[in-house]
Amino acid sequence: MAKKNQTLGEFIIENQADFQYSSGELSRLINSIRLAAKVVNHEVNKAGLVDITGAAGEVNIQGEDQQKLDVYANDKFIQTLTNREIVCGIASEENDDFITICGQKEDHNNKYVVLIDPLDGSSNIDVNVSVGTIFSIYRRVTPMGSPVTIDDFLQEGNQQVAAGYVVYGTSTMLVYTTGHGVNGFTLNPAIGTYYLSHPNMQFPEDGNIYSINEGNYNHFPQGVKDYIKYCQNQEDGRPYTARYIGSLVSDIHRNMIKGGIYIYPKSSTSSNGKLRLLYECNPMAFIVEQAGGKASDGHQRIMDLKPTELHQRVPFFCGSKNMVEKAEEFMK
Ligand SMILES: O=P(O)(O)OC[C@H]1O[C@](O)(COP(=O)(O)O)[C@@H](O)[C@@H]1O
Ligand SMILES: [Mg+2]
Ligand SMILES: [Mg+2]
Repeated sequence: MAKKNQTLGEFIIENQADFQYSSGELSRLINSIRLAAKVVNHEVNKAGLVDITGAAGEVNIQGEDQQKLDVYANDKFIQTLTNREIVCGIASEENDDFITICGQKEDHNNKYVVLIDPLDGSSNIDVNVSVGTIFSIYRRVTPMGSPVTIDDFLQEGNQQVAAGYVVYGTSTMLVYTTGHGVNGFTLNPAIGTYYLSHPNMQFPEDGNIYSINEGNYNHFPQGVKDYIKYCQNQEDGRPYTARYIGSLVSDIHRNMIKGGIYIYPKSSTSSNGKLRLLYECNPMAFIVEQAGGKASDGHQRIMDLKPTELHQRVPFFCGSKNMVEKAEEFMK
């Protein structure tokens, strides 16, 4: 039973038995993400100082200008995971292709692959608004001892063994699930320790917050336009409140605590929306569902979508169960 203020390290050891194939590797993997997040947190807190601000001068496969912190966070997570002999492959928003990690003995005998959005909400880095990191973990499907292939990464979200995010906000929190509920740990920066501050997080079934970039309203499908009008009309406790930070992790974290819905739909200018299925939507969907919320592409459960490409985008409807179901009604 999760004890409030237990440290993350204690929690990981105590809950190791939760993992079907428990051999300590997944615990070590979560521990290394914990470590990398602390290192990145230290840099994020300096955002605004010259050497860590602005674009890095490269464009990633998404066509986005990589920010210096995108590159820094990417390097730190890849380094930390590679050095710990637990992953056989990593895919990242900031890398065109997946990275094969063969291990010091070059035997390709590690079990897990990690998919990561090292820095989420990049447009908010230089304006001192909260940002995040998102991670998704799978057991490989190719045989041990052989190099990973794309098949190890193109798995349906319902096959995830763990997923989580770090939010670098007023405080830094690591929130994750291994399929046994969702727990949130707050970092005490003075001593560098995460404490269980949010045990067994529950997504309220209803809420009165809607999060969508209404600047794109004219390009939205009619169903989304109608749902926005529904959120704004003066009936049954509405209008809802509009809240949009522009960092997926922060918008969903807030809605998970207060109740609400986040929507990034497709539009006439982006036929599949903006968010990436493998390292944004699937991990957030696993967490949200484990907390009692819901996540779909407006029609189908996100975690049942069959991935076809590493960086594919999907429309994303995510949040309080009853609110997502209402929005899906409008999409019919
Ligand atoms: O500025 P827009 O179009 O509303 O997009 C905001 C969305 O894009 C993102 O910044 C995309 O993530 P990255 O910053 O990791 O590329 C989400 O965090 C956020 O929800
Ligand atoms: Mg992102
Ligand atoms: Mg990112």
